[in-house]
Amino acid sequence: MSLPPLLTNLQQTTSRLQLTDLLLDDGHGSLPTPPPEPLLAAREATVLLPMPVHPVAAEYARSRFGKVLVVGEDVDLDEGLKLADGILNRANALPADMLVRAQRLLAISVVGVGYDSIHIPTCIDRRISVLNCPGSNAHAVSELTIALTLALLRRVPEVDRRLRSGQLVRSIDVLGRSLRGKVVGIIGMGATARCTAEIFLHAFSCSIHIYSPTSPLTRWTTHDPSGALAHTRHDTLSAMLPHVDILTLHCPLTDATRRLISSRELDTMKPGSVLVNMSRGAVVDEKALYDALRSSETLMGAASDVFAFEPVGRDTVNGLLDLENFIATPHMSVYMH
Ligand SMILES: O=CC(=O)O
Repeated sequence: MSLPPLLTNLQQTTSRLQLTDLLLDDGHGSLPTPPPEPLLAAREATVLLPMPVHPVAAEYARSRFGKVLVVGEDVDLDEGLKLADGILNRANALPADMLVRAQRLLAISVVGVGYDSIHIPTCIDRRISVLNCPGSNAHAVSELTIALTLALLRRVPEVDRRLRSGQLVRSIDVLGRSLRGKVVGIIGMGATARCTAEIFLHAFSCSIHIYSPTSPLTRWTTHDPSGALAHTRHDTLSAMLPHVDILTLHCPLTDATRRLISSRELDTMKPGSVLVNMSRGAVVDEKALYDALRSSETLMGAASDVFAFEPVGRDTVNGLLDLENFIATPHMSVYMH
């Protein structure tokens, strides 16, 4: 029986938790060569899930590990950290003080891609393996990117809100912009960036421009099995930004990308352009974004699935939720049926 799409990254994650090889070298140095044998067989491992997951996903994890403990259902966090041999983590914060309490911990496997919420230097000191699943949610994230781009360009949430509040809205008052043939700037060169680029290129005849401060690739290979993907790669963000109608963010959060988009960058964007952030909230200066959206001199609108403080709420987003030309979603891009 094939697993529902919701579970594919969990499946990938659980099978990787049996491995001890370390995939992570984040500039902090890498772990010593791992031993050839798994440190612990999955069937003997106690695995902690820091937050409740879909019941089918929990069941799947239970079929793979000796014991699965869900925080809030089976244990509290303190107890769970003491017992865990492994953690299946989504984006939960695992700071140093939490990791040192997890004395048995051998591996953290990220159910997804980004591992910025985990304190990597402590993992290196404590020889805890950290693994992620690159590409596991590329389709899910790229589909929401397209949905948010179209919603911004055609002003869908704004019009819907006006109608619900009883206003008479004439189509001539809410003219949107077409996506077809536009210039798309993508920050990032990973699987999600590529998948998103393919849809913009093949479905909407957009031209694709790329900038990545973190990727070792110089350009996407034309030998990729999914076919050639015509694109222009820029060496600097400032060379790309003035050309783009749509800017989408798919890079990891690192020292090189924190606040990559701030007022200086936003000021150089084209009038009428839109920004979609699917990477991490801290890649964009939210206050600068608020100012740019209020002035409307450059950006027509922006959407974000990720925020500097999550879970997202009215008090945590520097006023963004008060703006008509801003769309928020609650870090939901990675899951769909
Ligand atoms: O945000 C989701 C992920 O990094 O997988």
